[in-house]
Amino acid sequence: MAKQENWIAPSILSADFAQLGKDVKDVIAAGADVVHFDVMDNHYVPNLTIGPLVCESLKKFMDNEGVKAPIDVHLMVKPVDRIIPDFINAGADYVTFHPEASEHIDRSLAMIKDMGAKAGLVFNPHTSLSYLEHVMDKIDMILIMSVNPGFGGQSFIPQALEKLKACRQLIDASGRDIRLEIDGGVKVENIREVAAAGCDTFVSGSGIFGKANAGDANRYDTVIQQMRDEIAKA
Ligand SMILES: O=C(CO)[C@@H](O)[C@H](O)COP(=O)(O)O
Ligand SMILES: [Fe+2]
Repeated sequence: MAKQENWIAPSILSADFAQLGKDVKDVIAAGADVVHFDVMDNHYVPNLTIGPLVCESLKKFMDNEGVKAPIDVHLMVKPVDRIIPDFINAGADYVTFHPEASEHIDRSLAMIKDMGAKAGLVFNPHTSLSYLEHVMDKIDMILIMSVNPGFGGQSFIPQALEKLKACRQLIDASGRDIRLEIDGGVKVENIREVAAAGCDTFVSGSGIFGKANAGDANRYDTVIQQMRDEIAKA
């Protein structure tokens, strides 16, 4: 299966939560493709962020303002099953979770798919790709963490590149449309090598929101174009 269209996915963890709707509207208007929505529970990861109520509000705001972009919910939550339906009812288009956070991975994937959303697994730097072995036919996305989950603004862990290459091979061999996403420390400076390793969905929080002043849509425009130029060189 050929690599899918490249998607830039700003992580709203680095947005200004006091003006989340505006930041999302600006960053999508500036050329981003998907909203990466990080959910942390102060249990699976040592940080606490936002839940389904915020997802629902954001989705309503986006619909009212004509902002068309999928919401990609990255669940860093354990246990995961209880909260999955709430996010899909709140408008999530993609739901990804960490296999260590589910007692029954196949069941969690089925819950997501049965409710009509796209499903994916997330791999921490230490997590083996062997979790993919019996579920390749059930997933729509693989998310490779290039930092340990829990915080924005961390440095990219280069070993993630080897994992991306291995996943690209698995996806190509499967013949299925599976997105390959990277998350953590992605910036203009390193996005080219990430693309060369086979990635097609690029999460960036501090690399986009941190670089631009919140509310200055032109700066989002600049950094997203620079990222696309680098990806094109891969
Ligand atoms: O899931 C996470 C962190 O756990 C990410 O989505 C980060 O929010 C990405 O932020 P940057 O590393 O790009 O600043
Ligand atoms: Fe994330």
